[in-house]
Amino acid sequence: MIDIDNLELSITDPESGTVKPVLKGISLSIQRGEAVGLVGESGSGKSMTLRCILGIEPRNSTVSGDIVFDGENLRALPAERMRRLRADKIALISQNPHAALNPVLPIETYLLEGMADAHRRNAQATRARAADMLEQVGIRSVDRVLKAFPHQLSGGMLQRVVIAGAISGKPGLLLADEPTTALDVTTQAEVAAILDEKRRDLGMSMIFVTHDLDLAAAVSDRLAVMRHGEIVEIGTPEQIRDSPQHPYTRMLMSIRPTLSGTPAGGTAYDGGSTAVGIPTGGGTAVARVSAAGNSASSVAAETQIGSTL
Ligand SMILES: Nc1ncnc2c1ncn2[C@@H]1O[C@H](COP(=O)(O)OP(=O)(O)OP(=O)(O)O)[C@@H](O)[C@H]1O
Repeated sequence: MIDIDNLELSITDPESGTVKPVLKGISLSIQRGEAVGLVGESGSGKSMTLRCILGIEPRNSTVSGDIVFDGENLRALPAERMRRLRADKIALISQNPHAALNPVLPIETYLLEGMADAHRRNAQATRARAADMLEQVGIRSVDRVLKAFPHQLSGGMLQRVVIAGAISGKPGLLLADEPTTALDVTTQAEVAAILDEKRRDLGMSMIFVTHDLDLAAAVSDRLAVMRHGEIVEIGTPEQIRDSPQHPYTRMLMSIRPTLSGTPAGGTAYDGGSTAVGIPTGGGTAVARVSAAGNSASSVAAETQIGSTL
């Protein structure tokens, strides 16, 4: 589905001329329908990796390496073809849903515009589809949300809207850049669960960028640990939990917070003690999150609508 091969990126400071290496030989292959969590500290290059996939690196950067998506080398595509891929095949969900939404346009317009671009459906069919997509992300008061302006909805509700828009065209690849970071903890779990569920339903691949190892583990088939522009370790959540190979991964595991607020320590990987945890063996955390999301998401969504509209 997507093969990233030896991706390097450096940024030149326009004033000093100093060249800063940001990505140092990133290689990562993601299968169709597979989710990979990209985890690591701030500044390790997670977002920049996504920007390279989207072809929106900073202007003063130099990039090398290949990114092959569905047989096309994205690094060699004309701008217009990249624009079409971004509209149809590769969707981005970022930390701040406001960035995706026009503050002076109602949600309905946002969803209709995106879908018209993706499918060229007729207006009535597209509107029905927009309503259906909102229902699928746990929104019940669809008519009210469609008419609402972004400032009238909570962050969690807006992120659901953005997810609905992102998946409406059934893109092959979802890029989720800290999609829950700006949300409160309960909403984080619900939004992550919705994303996970929809991705599986639609068979999409996903790269899920986060600082949160537990969250990444809950929604990913594999985790790629990044540090200083490199992937230092790749493995399943179980491999990362049970036998982290790289010292940095071991450190990340040891400082995971537990429910009590203290670090988990080197061995106390109690996935069951957190809202979203690394699978502990029998049942997976994803199942727990999905269950929580399904039961709570609609209720929470209604509460959010009730308090904001
Ligand atoms: N426009 C830019 N110009 C110069 N340097 C940049 C620019 N954008 C990012 N960087 C640098 O590139 C490096 C990687 O940044 P990136 O945003 O990919 O990190 P990240 O792992 O996503 O971190 P975070 O979790 O904080 O978002 C950082 O050192 C950052 O300062």
